[in-house]
Amino acid sequence: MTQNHPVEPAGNPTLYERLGGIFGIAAIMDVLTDRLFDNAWANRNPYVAKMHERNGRPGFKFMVTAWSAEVTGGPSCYPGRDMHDSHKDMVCTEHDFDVVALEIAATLSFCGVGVQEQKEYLAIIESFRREVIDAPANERAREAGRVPVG
Ligand code: HEM
Repeated sequence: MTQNHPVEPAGNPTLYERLGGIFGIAAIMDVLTDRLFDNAWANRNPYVAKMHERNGRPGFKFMVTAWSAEVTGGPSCYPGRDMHDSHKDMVCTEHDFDVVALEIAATLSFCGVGVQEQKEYLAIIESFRREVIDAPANERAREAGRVPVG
């Protein structure tokens, strides 16, 4: 799943290693999951709120930890669906994506992740924007007034 996304130059420590491996990444995802599940704007999307309620925090923490390990150059351990399939029923708007990206940025800073590592991780997140957002759904949501003005 990482083939079309940034890879580390040979010989340098991977982003996975620089984030503290599985324990470092799990600690970040622990904080991030709680922030996302409690984020009022994220939960204003009814599909998101429903998934949160149905699947719960522990499983989501595991999934985002494994996904992050894999895309940052760690072990191939992510058992979930790709980013298009796992979000296609979420009717995810550009604004939904921005809300999540902002929480990720704030969490990396809150957890004391290095500035270079923050940039690299956020670039990976940004590279998935088109897979996560459903363009027609985004348009419908805009028409229905479910997207903030500005
Ligand atoms: C690049 C950005 C994102 C990444 C890396 C990401 C990552 C993931 C992963 C790994 C899963 C688990 C997939 C599976 O179960 O097969 C997931 C599910 C989910 N994502 Fe995302 N996601 C992103 C953006 C978003 C956005 C913008 C939203 C909407 C606000 C969102 C809402 C959700 C929800 C609600 C679930 C299901 C959670 C649950 O099972 O309770 N995600 N995401």
